[in-house]
Amino acid sequence: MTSTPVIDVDGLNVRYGDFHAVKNLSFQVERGELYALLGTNGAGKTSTLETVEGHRAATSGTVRVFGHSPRDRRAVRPRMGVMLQESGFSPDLTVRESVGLIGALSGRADQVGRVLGLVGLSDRAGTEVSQLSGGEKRRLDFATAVYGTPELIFLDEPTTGLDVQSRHALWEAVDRLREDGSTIVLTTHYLEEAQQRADRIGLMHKGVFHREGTVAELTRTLPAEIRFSLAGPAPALPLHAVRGSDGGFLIETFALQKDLHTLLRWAQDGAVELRELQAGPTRLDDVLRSIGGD
Ligand SMILES: Nc1ncnc2c1ncn2[C@@H]1O[C@H](COP(=O)(O)OP(=O)(O)OP(=O)(O)O)[C@@H](O)[C@H]1O
Repeated sequence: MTSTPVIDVDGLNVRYGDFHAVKNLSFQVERGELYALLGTNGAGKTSTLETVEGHRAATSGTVRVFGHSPRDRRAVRPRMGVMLQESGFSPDLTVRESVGLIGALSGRADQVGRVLGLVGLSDRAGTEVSQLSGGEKRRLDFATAVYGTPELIFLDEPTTGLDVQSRHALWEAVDRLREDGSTIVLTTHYLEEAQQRADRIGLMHKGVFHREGTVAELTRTLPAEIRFSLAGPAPALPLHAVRGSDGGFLIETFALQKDLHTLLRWAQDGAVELRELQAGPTRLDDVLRSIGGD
């Protein structure tokens, strides 16, 4: 039995007057997935998400969330949590009052204390929103999305403005939500976060998917990299390498294991010291950079 996708977008077009921002886009997000919508600036990510969240009408095409139109607020809203880039809380309410208000509006059952604990704001419960730091406000935005553990959660640039510790705590909270079965849709400009966590990625550029698939599918289209520098004179390298301006070497390869083995054996045989040796698959940044110039 195949289950209905949580999100089903078919031939979505979004136009702003003459400008065609999203062009015939189709994708699905399955239950329990973490799907990342990434792309270049102005690619159409926000326009797509706003349409899926029900905040914007599609110019044409079909969008279904839990099998309903996202504009059908009563059917969709209680099952969906949205973390916007800016939630706009009333500055004179306390954190506890703000989360309580969110809870009442969400139509989901939860306990304010539990949510404050989840987003790391328990010790700020009595503080007015106007007194919060940027990172604390961001965690309050996160609380809006996760109150009542919705089945579907949209996280728009969730870690922007967070320090390393808070970032880590947020991803731990996301992991717990996923264990509870939530489906997550993420946008971020921190590509390594998506690379580590996304099940699938839609990589947008100029209104279309440049690529869509798992991280492995996206990165395997570009060569892996081996980087190193040499401590002193060495025999001729066994592989073609490019010399960087910093004096380091770069080998690009579609046969990482084999070429790394060749290089290490050459170094071993010639007693050559490979300094700052790094080897790994292409990063998503490289994939994005490869389309940015189109
Ligand atoms: N209300 C609007 N009126 C006219 N053009 C718009 C409007 N909103 C967005 N656009 C244009 O549509 C294109 C897609 O915008 P969108 O905000 O969806 O992209 P994005 O991928 O979210 O970009 P970014 O990563 O820079 O936030 C951009 O060229 C933008 O200038």
